[in-house]
Amino acid sequence: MKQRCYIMKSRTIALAGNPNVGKSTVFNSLTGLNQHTGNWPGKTVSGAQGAFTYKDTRYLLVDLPGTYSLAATSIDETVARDYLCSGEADATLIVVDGTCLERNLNLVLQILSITENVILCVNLLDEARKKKISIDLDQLSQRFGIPVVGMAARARDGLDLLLETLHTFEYKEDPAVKADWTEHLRSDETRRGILRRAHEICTSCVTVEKKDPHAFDRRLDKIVTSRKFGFPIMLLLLFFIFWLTITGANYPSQGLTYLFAWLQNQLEAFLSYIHTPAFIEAPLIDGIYKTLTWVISVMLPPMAIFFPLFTLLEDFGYLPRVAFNMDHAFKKCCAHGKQALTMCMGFGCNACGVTGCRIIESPRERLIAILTNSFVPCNGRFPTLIAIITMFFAASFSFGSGIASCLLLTLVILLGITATLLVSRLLSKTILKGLPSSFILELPPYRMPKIGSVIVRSILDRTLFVLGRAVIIAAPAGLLIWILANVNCGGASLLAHCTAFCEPFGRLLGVDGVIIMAFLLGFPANEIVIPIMLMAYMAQGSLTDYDSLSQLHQILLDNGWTWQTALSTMLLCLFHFPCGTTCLTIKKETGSWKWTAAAIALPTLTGMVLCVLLNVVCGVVR
Ligand SMILES: Nc1nc2c(ncn2[C@@H]2O[C@H](COP(=O)(O)OP(=O)(O)OP(=O)(O)O)[C@@H](O)[C@H]2O)c(=O)[nH]1
Ligand SMILES: [Mg+2]
Repeated sequence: MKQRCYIMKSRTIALAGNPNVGKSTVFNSLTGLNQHTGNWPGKTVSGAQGAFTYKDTRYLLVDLPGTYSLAATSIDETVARDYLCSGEADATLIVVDGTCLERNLNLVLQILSITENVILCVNLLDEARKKKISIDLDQLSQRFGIPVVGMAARARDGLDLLLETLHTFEYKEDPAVKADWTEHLRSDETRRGILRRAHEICTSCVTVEKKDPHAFDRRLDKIVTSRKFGFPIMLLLLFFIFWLTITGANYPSQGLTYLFAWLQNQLEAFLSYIHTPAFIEAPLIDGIYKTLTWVISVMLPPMAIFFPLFTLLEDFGYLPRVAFNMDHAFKKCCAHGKQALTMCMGFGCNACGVTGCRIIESPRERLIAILTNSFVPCNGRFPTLIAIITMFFAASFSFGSGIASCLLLTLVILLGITATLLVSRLLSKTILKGLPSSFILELPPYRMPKIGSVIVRSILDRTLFVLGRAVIIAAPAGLLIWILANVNCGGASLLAHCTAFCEPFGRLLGVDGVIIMAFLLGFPANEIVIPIMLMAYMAQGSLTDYDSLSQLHQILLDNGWTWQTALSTMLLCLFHFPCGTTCLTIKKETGSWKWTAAAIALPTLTGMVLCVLLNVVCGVVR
């Protein structure tokens, strides 16, 4: 039998360029993957790989962190530089920003001095058109002697041409470049020569019709980053996001609770219909099912609202403005201004925030940023805070309850930020002494986010990812609690023994043994803290069932919760050891168990001290 044999060619393409020019967006459009994108420089900090096939060739695409120059020094930029110099890629696809071509050409000229295998992708042409900037792509191609493709990657414009260009490109043999070669780029003469050439090329290829195409951004920045309005605008935005999250999450939360209660009845009926023995039904329903459904009904609604809002702000370009406004405060604490950016990333996920610290060049300041990242609550802790606030504070105010709870949540976040600053200062005055280094943070242009794709992306990427993680951990945790509650030893359940063991310590902090145990068991994922608490209380037999948030509130009240318990639990939620994933990331980034232990001890001690203080103050007032 005759057989046809196709041999597929394979090519490795490096995706390089300045930060925030759309490299990851091009990467996603080509590979169909979901590499994180965001409107600020430094979103990608380590190389990501993805593959796709076009015609007879399989391409391996390497999305590199953004870099301004091959002579750069920060960790993320070094990743890009080392890869480009290694000669591993068959070609480099350089993505440049069509709205500020001249500055981007600096890197293009540097890369061209080490390899001929370059394809230039002029991205963001849609924005350039809006700003009345036109670029003669043919002439640009002639001047450099390389193929040039115009693109608007977010709308996938120009993708076909890019694919065809990759296909027809003449790949030549490329030698690796010696490491000391970058010294040559650092010389003043080379730098001046490159700048001159970039300017000269742009003068002949770029036409700008508007006098100042960036006037709108500048005007908006004058307000958003001003001394007078910068902070109030930040606070108002924070407040507004919380208000939408808390008030919006209430109804779907209740709806889900009713739905799951109804489903539980159906499930129980079915299990008894098929004569399931009690020793299987009880752990299945009271252990796994209840914990899982609590996680979903308590966590899903706030996350599905908070994440898209946060991503909208990120894509609009507001996060670097926050870093700009906070720079002064961080400098005062002898920390790095970019720490404000990594702190903002921590609001999404502390593990991402810790990895994001790679954008900070100085090792001392990077370590401070890593050690203090979990002082702001991540998405796993937000729902816990929101649930406690909704149950204890929103429900108690008849008028303006939403406003009061948002104010409280804003205060909690401000407390987290203040603690970040104070602990950073403490560290830089003690074990991590040093002066703050100066830095340049590029304020990206404001970009209108694509609302539809932001919502889909943040729900799929973040909400479902976090929820999935919580659910995977919640099921075994629920089962464990059920077993602890139902296995008796010495006249009391194992759960009662555990909580009794934690009780004295809990009392010292103004909480109880169950709360302490819930935080300990929540180490793999913070999301499950509240469900574990409720599960433990119910297993102890105080209440049999619930079908609304106010009944959950009742469960807590019946177990001795007061306003003080709620406040202390919120403090502990804000300040305690980072979750398992974050701890592993800290170990990976610092390479040291000692610093990982410090990152665990710092927030935990802070939380304990604050809780003891609150306990003492409340005791005196009483
Ligand atoms: N309007 C418009 N926006 C785009 C386009 N391409 C990318 N963006 C947006 O530009 C921002 C930056 O995109 P990324 O793909 O994260 O940029 P990057 O070059 O990977 O950035 P770093 O990883 O920080 O170096 C995101 O908000 C994108 O949605 C485009 O063609 N048009
Ligand atoms: Mg990127």
